[in-house]
Amino acid sequence: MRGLRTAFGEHVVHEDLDLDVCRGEILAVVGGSGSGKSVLLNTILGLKEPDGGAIEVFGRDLADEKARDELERRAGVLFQNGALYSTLTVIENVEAPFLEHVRLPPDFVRDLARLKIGLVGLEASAGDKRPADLSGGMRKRAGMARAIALDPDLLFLDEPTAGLDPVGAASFDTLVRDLRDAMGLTVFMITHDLDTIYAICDRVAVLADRHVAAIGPVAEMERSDHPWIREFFGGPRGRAAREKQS
Ligand SMILES: Nc1ncnc2c1ncn2[C@@H]1O[C@H](COP(=O)(O)OP(=O)(O)OP(=O)(O)O)[C@@H](O)[C@H]1O
Repeated sequence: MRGLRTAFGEHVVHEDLDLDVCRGEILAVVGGSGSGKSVLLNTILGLKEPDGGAIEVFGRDLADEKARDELERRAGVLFQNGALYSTLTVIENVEAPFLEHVRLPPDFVRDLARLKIGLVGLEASAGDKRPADLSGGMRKRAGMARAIALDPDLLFLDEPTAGLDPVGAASFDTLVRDLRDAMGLTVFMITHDLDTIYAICDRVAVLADRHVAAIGPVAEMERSDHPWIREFFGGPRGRAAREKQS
């Protein structure tokens, strides 16, 4: 992203925002409430038009329709609530991207969907259940199976551990890292979760003052003198997360 500007009428959310995401990394995007994390994600995904600047993905400018099509094909998204179709079973949810984007025989699609359900650590029997019949953690995994259905290069995660208990959150972190390693994913993750940041993120981008106020490994954030960054990483939760990892 270069010089990105987004606004709602007079209200400017991002101004002169530059951000690079490196291939293969897990990048955490953090920032206070209202700092524009969701608007940034929605802008990258094409759900909101930028008001200025440029976003390039896979070497193409997203202003180009072909680039948007390519992003849709090569990126998976896990929204905060999982965004699963409630009337479909889990396996039907995982099959949905195949039906939308590729033409393959139904039996083959089913086999691929089963494979993805296994990859995210769900029992095969979960495939026949509807989202409402799963626990929160299982629903996130089902959403993840759908997000990786088409073997994406880029994975967007919106608060993946929100609403999970600490054990469930830690095992979801491990899943994200294992999938990144196994599938060579690049992960763009909005999160507030300091445990996740310390456990699996390669770099952190801090949204503040309408732009990326700092970006780098978590150790660099600990040395920052930006007030919000100091409070976030230097507070009791930050210290506890750091101690857990050491
Ligand atoms: N559809 C909209 N219309 C008008 N303003 C909006 C709209 N969506 C977001 N905003 C504003 O844009 C700013 C950034 O919102 P955003 O949801 O991206 O913040 P966030 O960093 O994701 O916050 P949180 O951590 O609380 O989810 C906020 O001031 C919000 O009020």
